[in-house]
Amino acid sequence: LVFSVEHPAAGYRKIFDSVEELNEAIPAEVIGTIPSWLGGSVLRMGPGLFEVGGEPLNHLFDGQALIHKFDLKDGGVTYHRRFLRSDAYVRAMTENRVVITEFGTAAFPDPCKNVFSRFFTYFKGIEVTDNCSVNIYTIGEDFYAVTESNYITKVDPDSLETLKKVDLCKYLSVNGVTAHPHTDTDGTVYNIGNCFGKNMSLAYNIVKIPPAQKDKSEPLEKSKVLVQLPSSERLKPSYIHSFGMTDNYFVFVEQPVKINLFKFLSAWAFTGATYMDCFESNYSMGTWFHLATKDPPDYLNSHRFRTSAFNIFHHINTYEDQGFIVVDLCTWKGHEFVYNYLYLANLRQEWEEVKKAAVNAPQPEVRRYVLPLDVHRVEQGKNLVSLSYTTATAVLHPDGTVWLEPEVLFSGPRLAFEFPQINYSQRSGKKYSFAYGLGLNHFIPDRIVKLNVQSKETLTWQEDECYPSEPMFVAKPGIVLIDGVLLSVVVKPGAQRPAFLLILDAVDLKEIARAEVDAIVPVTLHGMYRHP
Ligand SMILES: CCC[C@@H](CCO)COc1cccc([C@H](O)CCN)c1
Ligand SMILES: [Fe+2]
Repeated sequence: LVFSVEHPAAGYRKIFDSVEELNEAIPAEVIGTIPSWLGGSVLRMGPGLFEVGGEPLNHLFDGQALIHKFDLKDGGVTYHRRFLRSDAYVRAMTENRVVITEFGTAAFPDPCKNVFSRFFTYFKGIEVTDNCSVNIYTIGEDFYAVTESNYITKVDPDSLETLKKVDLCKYLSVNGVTAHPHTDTDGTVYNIGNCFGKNMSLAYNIVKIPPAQKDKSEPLEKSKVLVQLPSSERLKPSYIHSFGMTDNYFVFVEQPVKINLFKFLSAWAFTGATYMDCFESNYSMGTWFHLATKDPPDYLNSHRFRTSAFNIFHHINTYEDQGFIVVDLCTWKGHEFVYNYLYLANLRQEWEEVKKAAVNAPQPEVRRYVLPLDVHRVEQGKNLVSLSYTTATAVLHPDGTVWLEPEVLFSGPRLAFEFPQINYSQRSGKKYSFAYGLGLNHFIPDRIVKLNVQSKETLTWQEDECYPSEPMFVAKPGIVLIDGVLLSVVVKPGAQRPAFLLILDAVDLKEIARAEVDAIVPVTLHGMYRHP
């Protein structure tokens, strides 16, 4: 039984309000005791400015990037935040208008330009956004704030200063990469991105960036495309948000939400076009799973896995077991783009309206898919999955495709288990038991959930009028790799100190401590924990 709370006061609207940056870190009031082994920094990215020049930014992913940092030291906590000095932000502040087109907001025409120069500006091609508001991760020893375009922004993880705008096109043939890379224990970074580029080889490129170099040279200089996966529809590649990686394989789930390249590559020829205008649903393909080997990097083009249509943003974890690949996903059933429901005007509505809008949206479901590695010398029409612990199936069809049916790990009416996290350093790519997620209630974040992916048991942390962020798992150091803690930035609008860093015991989701700050913290999307 899954119950959900009501939010009649619509306190969640506060996490979509603009805030000011801080000039220096502010102290937090600690309630409870911060574990002595927990020292380091929580770094998170999110939108922090939701209007420019009196004009609103329309979409959740348009807000100007704000970097947040909670420093934990000797049982005390401080909070700091600075706006990223992206070109998008700096030029918006300078010209007091939206200069760079964002995900769902078109640049405001330059009033100083006449109709001809404006017209030719459009033919100069869009200036891709560098509003890196989505995640922050390391490449070598450097920290980068990222979105999903070809621009990533190097930042100073202590001062939160913006250091350098980096164009990945200088190093890799990609139009962008996801904000969800995989990182090997040796620091090698793997990612995947659309490639509309050269000779119209419209595909998806899996890229590899080596770890920090002994000679201190730039790791990006040694990055390369490992393997190219074909697009199911030549001129319409799918939107990619994340991918799976095991010890020996990459898994790419190709969703029926497509980028219309005719629009995207020419889109800016008509005024007011945004990235959101370039998406369209494919109503016939369903969802395809692609497999590639890691070493040697090779696309397995005879492994043609198919299933019904769903949106996929976040892979939870992927692992190999007895000749099968187990793929755990946060899915949204159907082919309508879920991002259509993430416009700020939607998210800021009164609670009854928020609930009404979510009724027609794709429905969330945590699902386990199992891919058989041997699809050749097998019998047609028979379930190929022989793992004892899952009801997921895979059946070879006469046309050579393998039809997949999932095992549902969690499902609740308009109750998503999203922004999934695991004990990444110990369990990524390996058989595991626990996933931690942010509970979305009609798209509003209102609880933290621990899901046992073997038993399907859940534990929940929830508090009245509280709106948490993605929970971040931090392993407790020690011989016995027992669990650790979950960290989440929680907004409690009515409270005297309206935001706090929540520290939960990852075993039983009991509160260990909270560090309250006298500031509202706008919604954050993803982040990382930086060990001292
Ligand atoms: C037409 C879509 C293009 C792709 C990049 C091409 O590989 C997505 O581009 C953006 C642009 C702006 C903000 C974002 C956000 O990252 C989304 C939500 N995470 C994505
Ligand atoms: Fe994400």
